Amino acid sequence: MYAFPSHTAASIPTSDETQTSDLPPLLVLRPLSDAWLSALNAKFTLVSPSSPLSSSVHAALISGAYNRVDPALLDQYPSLRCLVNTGAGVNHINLEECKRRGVQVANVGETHSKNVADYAVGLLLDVMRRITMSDRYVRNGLWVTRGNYPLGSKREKYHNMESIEGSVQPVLPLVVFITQPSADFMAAFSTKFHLIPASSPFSASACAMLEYSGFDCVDSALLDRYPLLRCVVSANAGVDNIDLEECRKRGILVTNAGQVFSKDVADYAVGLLIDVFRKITMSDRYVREGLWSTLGNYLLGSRLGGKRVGIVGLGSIGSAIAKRLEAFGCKISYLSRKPKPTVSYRYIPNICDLAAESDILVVSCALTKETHHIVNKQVLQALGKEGIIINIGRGASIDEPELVRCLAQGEIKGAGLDVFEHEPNIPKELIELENVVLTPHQSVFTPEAMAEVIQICIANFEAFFAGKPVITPVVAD
Ligand SMILES: O=CC(=O)O
Repeated sequence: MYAFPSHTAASIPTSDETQTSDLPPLLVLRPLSDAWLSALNAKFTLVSPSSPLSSSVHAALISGAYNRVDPALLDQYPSLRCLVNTGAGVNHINLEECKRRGVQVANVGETHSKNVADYAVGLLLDVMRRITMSDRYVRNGLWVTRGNYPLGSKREKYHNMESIEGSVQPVLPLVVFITQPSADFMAAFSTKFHLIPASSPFSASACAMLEYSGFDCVDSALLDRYPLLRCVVSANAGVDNIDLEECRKRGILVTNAGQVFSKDVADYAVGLLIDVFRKITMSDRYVREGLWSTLGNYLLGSRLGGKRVGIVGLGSIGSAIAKRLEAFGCKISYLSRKPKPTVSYRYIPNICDLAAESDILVVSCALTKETHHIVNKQVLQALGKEGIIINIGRGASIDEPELVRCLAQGEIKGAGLDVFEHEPNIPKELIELENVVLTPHQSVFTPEAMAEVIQICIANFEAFFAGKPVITPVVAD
């Protein structure tokens, strides 16, 4: 633990000037923050290196950031018998020399271990899932101009549609799509189905549709154009873009990606959460802007262990998030339609109560009429000034203008957002805020999940065309 630079100017005001205390003297070789000063002043008479007393003091507080303990330093303080290091690492201390001179050395033991482990997991997720990189992508306005962040298969386009359409066997079942799938999708489908765009003259005779993007609006107007349609296979987990009731009325089966994305989305949610909590992306900016050397260490983030996490929606994603955060020592509560008898987490049926009982609120519910703006002004106020919100579900589950206002006015502390109300457009005020990490709806994007979702979609179409039960049906409530 290092002192903040802002505290260092006046930071070795020691109490040795008063000379009246019975408290044992402690040599302070490092600048101290106010918190350190008040804790130490209560127990010791603090002695500065410039004090005449310093050469007769037996104990000293040192820090790897400021003090190299070598023979020269030990010669300066010949009475020293004990050195207490403010960090865990003692690579700056010549332990052999201390031993030879009878100077005991102590460090902070395992005090930092969990925090460092949390941070390491945060960094790992950040790098593996490119959280900080994609926050830059969003802040630079590239989501709007270039589309999805280039994470792999989903962004690639199939450039040779015409030749595929021409070369595929006519006997293959016809599947229409609105948004063109990735090259991987096209390649995997090409031997099994005849994939055609909505603009194809044959599209009206398709009885199956691939809904690839998650944003194609499958409503009655669109369905009217495909009178023979009996099956819509979505490559997404969320199907808020599909009018399920209308599909039910028309006898159209709907399938989604099932639980293919759940673990990757849960990893991402934890990555975002640690990122915001431990300020990883913010401090990456700090380092890149050259501020570390001019302004000193960055502001502290908070410890994750013991924090209360409220999960809105304990489906397969929410459950996977809860399981991961349990391992960090978080206390989990949740809101869902009904309590889940299989989990021991606390069920809080009212969202304002859940927010009031949480340090971090994670939104992982499906977007429905009931969950539209489920996180509103009252909920954000209940979460409070120290509260953090993470959203990996759908943007419209949060009242976005209200969220922006609360963040800007310090009514909540921070947010990690992978989804937005009007993607890819993000309010300018949000982009300008420091206390947020913004990524372009990519929590599902891993090459592994992309490969699995292709197989799920194929299996659903095969089952449908064979007249068998589909694999991952979506049922309207
Ligand atoms: O957001 C992604 C999905 O619903 O699959």
